[in-house]
Amino acid sequence: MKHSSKYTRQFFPAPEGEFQWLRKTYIDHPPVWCSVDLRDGNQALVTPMNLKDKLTFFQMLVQAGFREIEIGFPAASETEYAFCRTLIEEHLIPEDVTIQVLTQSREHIIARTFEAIQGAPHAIVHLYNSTSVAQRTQVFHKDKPEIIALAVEGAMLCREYRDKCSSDIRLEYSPESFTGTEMDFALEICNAVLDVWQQDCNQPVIINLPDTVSCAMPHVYANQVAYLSRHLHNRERVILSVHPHNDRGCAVAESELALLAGADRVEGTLFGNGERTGNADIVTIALNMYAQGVDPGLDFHDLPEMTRIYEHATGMHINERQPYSGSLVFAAFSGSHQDAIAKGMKWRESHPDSTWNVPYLPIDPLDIGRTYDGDVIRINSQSGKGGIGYLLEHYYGIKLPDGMREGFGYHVKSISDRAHKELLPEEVYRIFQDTYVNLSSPIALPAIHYAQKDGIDAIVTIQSGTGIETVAASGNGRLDAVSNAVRNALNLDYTLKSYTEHALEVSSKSKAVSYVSLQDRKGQLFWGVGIHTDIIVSSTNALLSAVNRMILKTV
Ligand SMILES: CC(=O)SCCNC(=O)CCNC(=O)[C@H](O)C(C)(C)COP(=O)(O)OP(=O)(O)OC[C@H]1O[C@@H](n2cnc3c(N)ncnc32)[C@H](O)[C@@H]1OP(=O)(O)O
Ligand SMILES: CC(C)C(=O)C(=O)O
Repeated sequence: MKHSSKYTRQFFPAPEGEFQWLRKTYIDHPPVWCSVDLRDGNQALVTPMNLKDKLTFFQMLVQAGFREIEIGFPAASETEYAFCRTLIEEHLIPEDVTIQVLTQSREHIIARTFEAIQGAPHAIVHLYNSTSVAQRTQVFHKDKPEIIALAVEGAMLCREYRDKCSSDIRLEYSPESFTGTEMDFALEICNAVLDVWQQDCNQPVIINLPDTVSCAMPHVYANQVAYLSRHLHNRERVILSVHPHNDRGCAVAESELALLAGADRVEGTLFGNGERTGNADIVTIALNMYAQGVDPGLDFHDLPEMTRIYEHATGMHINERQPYSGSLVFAAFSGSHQDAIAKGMKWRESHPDSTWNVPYLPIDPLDIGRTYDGDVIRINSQSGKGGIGYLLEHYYGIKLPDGMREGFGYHVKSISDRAHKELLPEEVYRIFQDTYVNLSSPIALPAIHYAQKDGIDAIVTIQSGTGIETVAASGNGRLDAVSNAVRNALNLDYTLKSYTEHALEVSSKSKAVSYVSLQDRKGQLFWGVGIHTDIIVSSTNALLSAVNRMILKTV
């Protein structure tokens, strides 16, 4: 790629740059949302949706709370037309939902569009024509007055057809490729259309400002919106809508800044599907608001199900990193993130009334149908003791003593590193079992008998590679007595450093889990774990595991 004079900045900043709106730091109320999934999203698919998929998608949008839905371009194809007719004839449009249809400024297309919406309780007819310098000169070969005439002719036709309709029809105009248009001209053409539509009708008109192909930074777009907002005729009777595309990866930012700058309405799609790099992702914009305590008026409580329907209907794949909806967006593989999340979750348990502020999780995954199981803490070679300990506790009720966590953490990491793969919770548990639990090799204790005198006497049968022997020893408790017997018989040099235990609920059977650490002469610690329904057996199993690990010199 060679830098050259082939490219330059081709946008038209608003002539006035007041930027008052930039003082605002958040959006305090939701806009009118309009989903254009079934039109802009659909027209960008390799295979546009069929009737059945469109119907399922429409119902999903209604359930999510969309009250304005651009259902297609009815003049484009039989499927588009049939979809519109099916919705109307089968009474599938709820009373409070308005369908929207797109048309070019060409009479036969406008006529077919109005024919398609006959009988709809409410509809928005959306007229567009291109206004940019590039389109005027290269595509339409028309000068500015001719482009205005095209818009006005279309506007007049739409008005005539609307007046003949018994349904409740509102009108929308888009100066397509708005951001490639000189701002004074964009304003002039919008006002020309408004003059036609506002003449003898008090109904609000939608002026939609598409960033058809994004070509500048988001604040430039927002200020263009602010400029038009200040100068449109009868602004109080205009619903100012935005429709950013994502060519520069800024469609969400453009929508948000445009809302600060005075826009009332956002056209976008679920997950940002749409032409080329897509439209503005409404899920992200809405959940960004939600995360700041503002009700977006849309409900994404089962986002995984929505992603499933979306992927099936569109044949598209939602990127793992897609905000809120991607499969990995709540996942923490790295140790310090996991540690902070695990501690944050614990903190939250003891502060249930606090607002959500868990490190690394912008919203509670549960709110949108995600789970803590599998979605949040995941284990690979980047993980740490905090996350690995959290996972064992969360899934298996194993509360590793602090001193044991680090060693086990490094052990799990290294296995993942060598295998070069993620480890699932059951794999981590298996490693835990294989490494620490009820180890009976090279030494086993097939029988232990106790007798109580001043302290405790233990008679221990010890099985090793060299045979079986029975030894007796006393101690100040059962574990101590068994430990003394084993240490003397095997001529080991260690001190019993720690012993802890807790109950372990495994299905309906309660078991005890015991953790023992032994310290050898050099100060090295060896951990062992015992799990058994009998707490004494659990503790001696833990001791035996630690002894075996010491003999094998595994930490
Ligand atoms: C930015 C956007 O997303 S805009 C929406 C784009 N969506 C779509 O195009 C999907 C649906 N479109 C279609 O199915 C077809 O294009 C149809 C049915 C609308 C029209 O089909 P056709 O007439 O066969 O073809 P086509 O779209 O190529 O027509 C191009 C002609 O329309 C003109 N035209 C394009 N847009 C408009 C418009 N908004 N208003 C008036 N004329 C227009 C072009 O200048 C060109 O004119 P020419 O014949 O004098 O050269
Ligand atoms: C028709 C308009 C609104 C459009 O889709 C665009 O410009 O992206």
